[in-house]
Amino acid sequence: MNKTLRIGTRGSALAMAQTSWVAEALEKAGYRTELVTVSTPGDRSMAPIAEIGVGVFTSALRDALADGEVDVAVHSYKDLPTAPDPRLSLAAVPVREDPRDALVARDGLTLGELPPGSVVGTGSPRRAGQLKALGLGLEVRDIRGNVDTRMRKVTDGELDAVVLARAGLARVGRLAGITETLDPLQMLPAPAQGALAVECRVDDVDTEHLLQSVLDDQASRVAVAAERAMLAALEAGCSAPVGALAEVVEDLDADGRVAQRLFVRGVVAVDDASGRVDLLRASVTGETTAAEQLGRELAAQLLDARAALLSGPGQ
Ligand SMILES: NCc1[nH]cc(CCC(=O)O)c1CC(=O)O
Repeated sequence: MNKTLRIGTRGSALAMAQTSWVAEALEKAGYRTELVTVSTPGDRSMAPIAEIGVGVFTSALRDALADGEVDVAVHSYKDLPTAPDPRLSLAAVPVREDPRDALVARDGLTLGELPPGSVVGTGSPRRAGQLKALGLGLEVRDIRGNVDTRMRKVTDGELDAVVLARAGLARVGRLAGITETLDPLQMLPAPAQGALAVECRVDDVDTEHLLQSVLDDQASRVAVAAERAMLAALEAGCSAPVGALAEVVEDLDADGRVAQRLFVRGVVAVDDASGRVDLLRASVTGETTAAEQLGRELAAQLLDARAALLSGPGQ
């Protein structure tokens, strides 16, 4: 194929970095590429995500792809709604960046070193819920904005710390600002955090095949499939208080032999009326070929746990 691939992207620094990375991989494999910037309502509004809705970052880009304005779209996977878009094919999930969250705090502090009453910025109910549940007496403040805007609130002294995706910081060259990479035991990342979704039109099989052969990473695809299936079964979107992490691990199979298996953990934060947060946790391990089923099993466990919590004896 010798035509130039037009790759659609949002215009933010993070989106440009992600899309350039995809374009470079395609160029290295011998394809010509061109970046096309698509402005989305999510870029133009500073309102909370919970108000402007899921899909704000991705639907304009998807429309440009479906309408033939571009041939490829690159998204942060975690920003995609869980419902599939029948016009499009998820041609590739490239090798995932480190999915963990990161703390950027004043004076090089870690989470445990922040004194009670410290103000931590995040716009994510998932991060807010897990931060409150740590019981460190942290005050969580709702913020939005790009990576640099958020980090500046710490340098300027407006906030004591912010929590951001480590992957986003890595992609825009800001890893040096991190004061602690958060252990998933304390802070489970968003489903699909650190992964990209590379889409083409569903009927464009040539592009689909080339994207898949150059960019797709099977382990990343499988892990993300489990996490997103959990999210979908919980009927929760990207701003839900839901964390998940799937990892390929060595485990024993049914015959007691060492085999590669998929270990999936999930968390749901449940606010009670008094402002306290309960965290519901569950995990499953199973075949890497049954990723989506594992995600749904995990969701079922979490839904049972939530039902038990909500119907349990009141205090
Ligand atoms: N919701 C915004 C968003 N979408 C993707 C990333 C980071 C990159 C990634 O997770 O792949 C971010 C910023 C953040 O969560 O700090």
